[in-house]
Amino acid sequence: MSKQMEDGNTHYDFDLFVIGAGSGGVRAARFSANYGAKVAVCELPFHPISSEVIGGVGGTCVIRGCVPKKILVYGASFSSEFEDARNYGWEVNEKVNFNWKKLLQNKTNEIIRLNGIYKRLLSNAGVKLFEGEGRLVGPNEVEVVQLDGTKLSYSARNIVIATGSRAQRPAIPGQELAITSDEALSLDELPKHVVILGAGYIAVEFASIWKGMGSNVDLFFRKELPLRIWCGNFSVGRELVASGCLGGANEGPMLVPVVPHKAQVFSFWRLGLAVRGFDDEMRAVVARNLEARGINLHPRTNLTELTKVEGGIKVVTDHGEEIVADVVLFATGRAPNTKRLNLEAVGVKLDNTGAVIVDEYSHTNIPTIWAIGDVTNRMNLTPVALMEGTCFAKTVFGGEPTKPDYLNVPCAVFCNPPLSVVGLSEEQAIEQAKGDISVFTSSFNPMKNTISGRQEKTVMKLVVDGETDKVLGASMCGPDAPEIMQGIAVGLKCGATKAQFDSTVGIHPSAAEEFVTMRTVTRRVHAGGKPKTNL
Ligand SMILES: Cc1cc2nc3c(=O)[nH]c(=O)nc-3n(C[C@H](O)[C@H](O)[C@H](O)COP(=O)(O)OP(=O)(O)OC[C@H]3O[C@@H](n4cnc5c(N)ncnc54)[C@H](O)[C@@H]3O)c2cc1C
Ligand SMILES: NC(=O)c1ccc[n+]([C@@H]2O[C@H](COP(=O)([O-])OP(=O)(O)OC[C@H]3O[C@@H](n4cnc5c(N)ncnc54)[C@H](O)[C@@H]3O)[C@@H](O)[C@H]2O)c1
Repeated sequence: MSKQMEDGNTHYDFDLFVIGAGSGGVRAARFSANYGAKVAVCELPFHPISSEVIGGVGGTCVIRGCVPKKILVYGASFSSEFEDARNYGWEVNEKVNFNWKKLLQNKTNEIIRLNGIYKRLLSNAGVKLFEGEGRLVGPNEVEVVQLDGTKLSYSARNIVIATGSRAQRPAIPGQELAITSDEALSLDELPKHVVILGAGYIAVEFASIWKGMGSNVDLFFRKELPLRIWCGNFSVGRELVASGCLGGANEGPMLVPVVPHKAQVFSFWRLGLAVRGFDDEMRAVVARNLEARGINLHPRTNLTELTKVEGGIKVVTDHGEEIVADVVLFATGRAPNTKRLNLEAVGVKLDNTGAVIVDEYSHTNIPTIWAIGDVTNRMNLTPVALMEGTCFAKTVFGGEPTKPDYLNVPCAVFCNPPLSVVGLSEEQAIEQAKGDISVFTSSFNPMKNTISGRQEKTVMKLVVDGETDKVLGASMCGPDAPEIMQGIAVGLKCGATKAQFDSTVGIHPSAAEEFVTMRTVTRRVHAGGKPKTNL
């Protein structure tokens, strides 16, 4: 091993070695190199067609979930466009066919193109890319195991763990017959009948994708409504301060035990972090829309067994129901990818979910080791991993210590129609408020639906602090919700008041203008009160 970089009396091969070239890892590597650091990153060999790590093809795996998923979302959205187009005068006389293989091929080509761009960005920044599985050997040493088994060893002044997360499977008999989102992105055939277990982001998004493409979809989940209010796992300093689901969360114990301990949750709030949950009201809207679009919802139902039968996979539910499907998707959460990194040998601390515990600067308990993205199980979204990578580079190589800011991070569930939110949910606002909360809601038939005849209301909601008039949270379920919410997020980030929303001139005619024209308060809720619904 050569040691070239100088650090006191020690020389290192690199200033920074990043394990994992996903969203967070690529950002940390590239930005650190732009600050003048000598950087290397290692990534598992990747097969862009299967989206799985099978080796042989090579290349970085920087686009694992979001982009291929969104391409399928676009693909599925055309079916309702065709339906809606009829009352706009389009006469579709011939049968419209959907070619799954063509979409899959085009999606793969796009992923290959994007991977090429990311690779070029890295090499243009001077980052050395290694292909192989990385693991820690010491606080300043990384080993890369290549496809043929040969091992490379490098020293680095700093190491970033950015290995992401992997899908979890519930331990039920026949679980190996089910697929996860990894395979769902690249199935050889479009399934005729799919059973999905779970009701988080992935379950709800894939239910919409497959339904849009013409499959029969059954969605099974444990609680009353899809999606969760709030769930997370928060480390502050080096201590885990809160873990689990907050106040009446719908899903019960998941990967982490439920600890709805107010003192812990409030210490988390005091430190300025905020994780957005989904209001019960908006979850009910999503359930209603999924059902209206033809997805069979099975609330309060779990799967107990899968067996291979002629014609597919038989699933048995805890109500004794039996369904045969050709594909069963487990969308039951993801766990941090820490098992094969040899972290114990170095003493990097993990929490009870296997996530790397970090402080507000993404620093682990080992001075030379940092961790960003899903592997820390903070807020598992691509833009958050990017933010954490950027802050790491600024802190360590830019001479500007910078904490990621988790306040008002917007997010979207790309079901059809999509749900998008920013800031606090009504439930969270009530938990935090000192005084009253004013809730403004609007439920309307979007203009496009009036002609197309589609019976599907767009729902919008603003949660406002009664004392300061600050808008604390916004939600929307309806066409273009994510596109609209990004702009609303800027408003919340700037601390906009309801009066400022009201004084903003709308764009007419648009659905978005409703956010600046909701004048009549729907309800006032006292601090510690109960959220309600009028929808
Ligand atoms: C199906 C799906 C859809 C999603 N859709 C969205 C979305 O629409 N919007 C959104 O914001 N988020 C979405 N997410 C979440 C998002 O993908 C993650 O939050 C984000 O990718 C986290 O970035 P990361 O860098 O931590 O991990 P990743 O992007 O997963 O990158 C980790 C990388 O580390 C590599 N790796 C693992 N172990 C090793 C090792 N030992 N050595 C070398 N390399 C290793 C992996 O191969 C991988 O490339 C989605 C996730 C999934 C699964
Ligand atoms: N649009 C987006 O931004 C987007 C899209 C996809 C994924 N993601 C990220 O990826 C993460 C993982 O997605 P996900 O949908 O797998 O997880 P999730 O945590 O959002 O949902 C998991 C679902 O599985 C259920 N579940 C868990 N264990 C179960 C069990 N043993 N039996 C039955 N049901 C069980 C839960 O109750 C929940 O409904 C998300 O939390 C999110 O951070 C984001």
